[in-house]
Amino acid sequence: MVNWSNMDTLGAYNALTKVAKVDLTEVMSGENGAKRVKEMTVPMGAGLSYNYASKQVNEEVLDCLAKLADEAQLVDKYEALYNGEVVNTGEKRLVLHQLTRGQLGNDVMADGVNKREFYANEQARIAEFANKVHAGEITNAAGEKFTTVVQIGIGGSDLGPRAMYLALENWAKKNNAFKMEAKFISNVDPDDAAAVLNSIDVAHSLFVLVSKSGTTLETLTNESFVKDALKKAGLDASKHMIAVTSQTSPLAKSSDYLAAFFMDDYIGGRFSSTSSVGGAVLSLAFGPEVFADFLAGAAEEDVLAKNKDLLKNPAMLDALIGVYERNVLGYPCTTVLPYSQALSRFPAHLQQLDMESNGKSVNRFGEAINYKTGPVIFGEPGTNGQHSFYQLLHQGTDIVPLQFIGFRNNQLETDVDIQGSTSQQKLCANVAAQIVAFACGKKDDNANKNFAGNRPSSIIVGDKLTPKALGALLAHFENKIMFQGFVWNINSFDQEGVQLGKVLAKKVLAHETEGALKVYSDLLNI
Ligand SMILES: O=P(O)(O)OC[C@H]1O[C@](O)(CO)[C@@H](O)[C@@H]1O
Repeated sequence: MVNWSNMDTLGAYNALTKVAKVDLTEVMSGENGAKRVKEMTVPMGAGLSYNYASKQVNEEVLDCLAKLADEAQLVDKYEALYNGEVVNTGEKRLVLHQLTRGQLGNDVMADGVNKREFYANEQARIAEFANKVHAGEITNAAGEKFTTVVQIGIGGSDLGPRAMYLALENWAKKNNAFKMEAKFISNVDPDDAAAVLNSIDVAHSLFVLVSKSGTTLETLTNESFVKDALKKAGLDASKHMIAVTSQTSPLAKSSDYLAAFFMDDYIGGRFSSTSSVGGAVLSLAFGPEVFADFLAGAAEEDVLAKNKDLLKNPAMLDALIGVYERNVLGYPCTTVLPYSQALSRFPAHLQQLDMESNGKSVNRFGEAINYKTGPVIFGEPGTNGQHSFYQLLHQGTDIVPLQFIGFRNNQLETDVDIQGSTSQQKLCANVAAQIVAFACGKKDDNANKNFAGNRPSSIIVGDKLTPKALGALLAHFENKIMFQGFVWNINSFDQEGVQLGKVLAKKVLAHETEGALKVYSDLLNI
């Protein structure tokens, strides 16, 4: 049995608060710095590695973190989760997204079925459907092949799948795996749907309506928007649309769709990229084999997360260093900086994944807690970010821990040598330079040009962003966020904080407003 206790009741946490702070300007300079970079690295799944040399940790801090991992029973809690304990206490649900990519423990039975079998079966159904679309066995009414897939969804039904699609688009083109172009409609802003519809040939487009609940206002509105466009083009919408939803949603039994694929209430929207939610669009765009490789990478990372040895469990290590930074060092944000254009929407996905999961002020039993929880997450690909917000990161008054991601090789393998180095080398040179600049700083008599340093970072490094590497990268962050929620004793798997705004928006649309809400409504001409 695991013991769910608040972090501030744990002896190891209290010991951690008393450890002397590590000065990166000292430990990262000279030979010692070189030794740290060589040694402070942990293998991840799919050939990636997590290097934490430039974090403010030493043996003493790591020792406290290992004790905290044990005392907070982090791996035992993970085990309870994947074996089917009701870890989502707020909604009284199991949390099973890891089972979409592998069997980690016991068979989990729920709703009268074996859940791993259910997820694998949906994946197989999607694979069969995608293969038929690619082979021209499922076509539009004129018997012509579909060339474009358009996902309609928002939040977890958009951000993860969109980020994953963009991450693999160029890789697929280079590796003969590109089957269909994918587009995404998410915002209820009519210009979003209109712009996508204007950019495609609707007669050859297959729309994937994705909503776990089947009730999300934006998604249902965009579905109507698309159906209207199909009708105006003289097309039968039901021959151009498939649904991905839960079996209990209003969409599940509708005859409006060519086919329906399922996930369930045990997979949070933001954790659904490896379920049918990501499976449909990614299998249609790149083929089921690519999606299977992506799942295999995630599964490798899930297995690593079972390791009780902190230095062999990269997600748990990353999580605990993050807790140390948030609760002991007092840093309010974390920035995600992929030096890979393919990961352009990955930070946006992590914003939801992390902040919707760990932006909580009560523990898993609904009691107020006395410590900080999830940090603010933001990010942009490098080197673009360097020319945008890095000024604040280098010299601002807040210290913002940085999560770099870098690959030795680019995806398309097209590159040029200019002034003695390729573009890829320039990209990678910038990551290395930034890590050291942030950690070590540079003294200057002119205060305006002085860099205090001591800005901690870690880097996830790989050879190339492949489907497998992407799966491992995604699962690393999912598992990190899960472990942090365990340490903070919060429920990372509900999102009550998104409800109030939705309720008030409905009142505005029904003209049931008063006071400030009424005046804002008038201001916006509703
Ligand atoms: O897939 P659905 O049910 O349409 O939900 C979309 C998104 O809305 C949210 O519930 C937040 O409003 C997210 O958690 C979810 O990813």
